[in-house]
Amino acid sequence: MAASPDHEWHAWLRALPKAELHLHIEGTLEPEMMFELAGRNGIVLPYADVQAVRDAYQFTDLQSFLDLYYAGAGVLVTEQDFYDLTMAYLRHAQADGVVHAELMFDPQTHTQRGIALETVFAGLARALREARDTLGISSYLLLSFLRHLSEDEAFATLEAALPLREAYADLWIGIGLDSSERGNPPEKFARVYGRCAELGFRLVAHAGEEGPPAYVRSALDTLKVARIDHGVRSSEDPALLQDLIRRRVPLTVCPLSNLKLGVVHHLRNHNLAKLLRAGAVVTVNSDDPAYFGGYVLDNYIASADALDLSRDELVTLAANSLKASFLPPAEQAGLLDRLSIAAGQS
Ligand code: HPA
Ligand SMILES: [Zn+2]
Repeated sequence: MAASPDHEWHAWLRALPKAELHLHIEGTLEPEMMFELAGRNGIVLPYADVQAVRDAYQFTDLQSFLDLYYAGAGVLVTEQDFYDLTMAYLRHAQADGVVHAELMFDPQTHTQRGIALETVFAGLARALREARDTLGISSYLLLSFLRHLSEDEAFATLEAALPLREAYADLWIGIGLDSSERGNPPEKFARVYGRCAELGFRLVAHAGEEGPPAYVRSALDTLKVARIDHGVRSSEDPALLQDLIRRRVPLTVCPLSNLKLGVVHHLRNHNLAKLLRAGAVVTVNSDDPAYFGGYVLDNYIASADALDLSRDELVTLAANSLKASFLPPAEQAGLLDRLSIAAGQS
């Protein structure tokens, strides 16, 4: 989109009902909240102030980000901390026109520090349920395994979480796979994903962010995921890309994340528009907005500016996000109706 001086199209874009499908709740921890939670939990941060934290966010690749991201999550201790974190994200998301969010969380990041799984679930769920009533945002949780740890540890996490499934059945509907991609291919988690499929969970996995297209193939065919998180390197394998298009497998693309982590060096070079125009089910998401400098609307706007996306393409991206969600078809249909009305209003 050409930038108009009054940014009238930003308001239009904001008003489009959209879903956010690739969001790590630990990645929404803003430096201000990091200090607030550190203060209330008696934790001393290795930074003088908020600006020093922001200054540290100079990432060269995925791992350089993950090191800070896991350290930052160390301030999350109580149920109230997880509630506050989640509520702050949901307020931001609502302001961006998000009507449904599917949040990933990393239990192992917390249980390894001695935080009870119940504390994590309880804080997240209280905010998500409250937001359903007060903000009109529906949501689901995707419990994500850390791929730099072993499959046995993923199994142990699953077993520890299963007793909580009934209490959180309205929210915890799926499983994800994140953390250091290179050297940790999807097939490392084949058995635990098989078990999760038997248990009826919806499945997603990060693949093709830094890892090769073969990892996307493995996530699809071995893990049998319904969506690929990132997946931008799929375009390096034309047969794979054709398969993704033919099977209508959504890609949850995160443009500002890709820029910050050096997956692309300029948004002008991002393949989001090419993937979309080739017929892939592309969605736009923020990944870890506190670390990557933008929430979901920022990602839409930056992509539209850099890639000259048309209004129709922006509506397609929003529609894709609703269709790629795990919402029941009737709810998707209702939201798609709302989208077509909003799209027609300028
Ligand atoms: O973009 C990501 N990739 C892998 N793991 C992650 N954990 C948080 N964000 C990411
Ligand atoms: Zn991610």
